[in-house]
Amino acid sequence: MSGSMATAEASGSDGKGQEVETSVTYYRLEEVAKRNSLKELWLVIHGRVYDVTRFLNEHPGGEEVLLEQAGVDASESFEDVGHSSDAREMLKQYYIGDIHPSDLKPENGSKLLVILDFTHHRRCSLRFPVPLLHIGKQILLRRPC
Ligand code: HEM
Repeated sequence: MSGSMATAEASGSDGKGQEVETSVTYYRLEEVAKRNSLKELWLVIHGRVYDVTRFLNEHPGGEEVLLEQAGVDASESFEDVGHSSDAREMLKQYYIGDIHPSDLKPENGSKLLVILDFTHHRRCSLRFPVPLLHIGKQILLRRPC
């Protein structure tokens, strides 16, 4: 096994109250990055690795968009499209493992930054119409009735 791959054992419940052993394969980002062609195409969505090679021809959005995200983190583009719950359900078929914890980027942290950024923009856009309102008022007042 190459040094960039690892497996970990985890126990979970099978829904019937029985403990089952499940094993997770961890991939490093550099390992995923190598699978970036039509021959072998992996991508990452929310810390999970998907082998979408056999899905390329079937993707309703076309193979071009998948090729653009080949070997990289496609979480943002996947969400931007607003994929249906059916599409999310389909992901399971292509799941092969998780991104190694040391390669994970803090998704919640980036969400917080987006919120902070949004508040910043809102404050700016609220400041903008005030002079406009003032000019409008001046024009209205100047017009003889
Ligand atoms: C394994 C990963 C993916 C699966 C299972 C998947 C599945 C689907 C499905 C089922 C649809 C039909 C519409 C829907 O049900 O939402 C779709 C449409 C689409 N997908 Fe994906 N997709 C994946 C990854 C991506 C990625 C990474 C992109 C990158 C941009 C993408 C872009 C699109 C686009 C542009 C459409 C067309 C949307 C439209 O026509 O309105 N998909 N995908």
